[in-house]
Amino acid sequence: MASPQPLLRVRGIGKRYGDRVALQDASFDLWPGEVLAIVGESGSGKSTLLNAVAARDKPDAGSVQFQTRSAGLREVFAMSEAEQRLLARTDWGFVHQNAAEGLRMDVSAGANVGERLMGLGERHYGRLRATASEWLARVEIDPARIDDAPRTFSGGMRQRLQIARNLVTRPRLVFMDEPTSGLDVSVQARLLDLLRQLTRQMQLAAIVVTHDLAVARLLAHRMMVMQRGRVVEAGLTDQLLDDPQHPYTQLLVSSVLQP
Ligand SMILES: Nc1ncnc2c1ncn2[C@@H]1O[C@H](COP(=O)(O)OP(=O)(O)OP(=O)(O)O)[C@@H](O)[C@H]1O
Repeated sequence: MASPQPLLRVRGIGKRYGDRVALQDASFDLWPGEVLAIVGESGSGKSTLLNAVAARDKPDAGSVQFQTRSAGLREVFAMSEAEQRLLARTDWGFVHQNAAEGLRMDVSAGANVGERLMGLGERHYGRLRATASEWLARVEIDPARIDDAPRTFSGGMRQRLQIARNLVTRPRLVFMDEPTSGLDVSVQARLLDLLRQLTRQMQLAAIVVTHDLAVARLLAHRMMVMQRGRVVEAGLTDQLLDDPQHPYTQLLVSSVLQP
């Protein structure tokens, strides 16, 4: 049966930095298991929107409501800091473009994965290690590397470890900021495949910021296009890319198609 209420309900959020309007009047719903891509050129407000919705940077206006497991739709900014932190560590995940921001680079890969489970109260060493090992395999890292620090990993491995660290608590919503940028093309393709597989298997809802329409095409059910802080077009990914309506989206799509 379709869920009667969205997982996330965003209404009219906006953000200024001094005189600069970084984000204006953004609204959308995200449904359980749905992947939404936010696309647009550099400076269009994608990260501002993601950080506002993920409660990392409070917007100046608007509302963000999340469907909590225990108390239904709740205004995220009305929660206490402790409640927001718990949400961020359990039911939400955040995958940074730069894996070093989302990992502890000097502790072992196993500890990086186990940490969120410990935050939920798991203390049994054997179970923590077994789960970490399972997750390493799941993100295609050799479990024999469990005691190695991510500092010794390649860029692609670090990003896969960051994903394992986020998903081990089985969150329902993951925010991703340019998760594949800055990696070699072949590494990107493998990572995208993995993300697509995991989001589907785990029925994970995700908001993915990307400047790359191919990433949106591969991962996202729906897309929002941003220009100068505003959402100029939104819709189903295939429809939007095959038949863009807004001149700016038409420009984005045609610039990718040009040789
Ligand atoms: N901390 C800040 N202080 C001042 N201005 C900011 C700050 N963060 C963002 N901005 C401005 O807000 C606007 C939106 O920036 P934002 O980073 O959200 O865009 P973006 O689409 O994510 O770009 P990019 O792809 O380059 O990260 C830009 O004009 C940017 O210069």
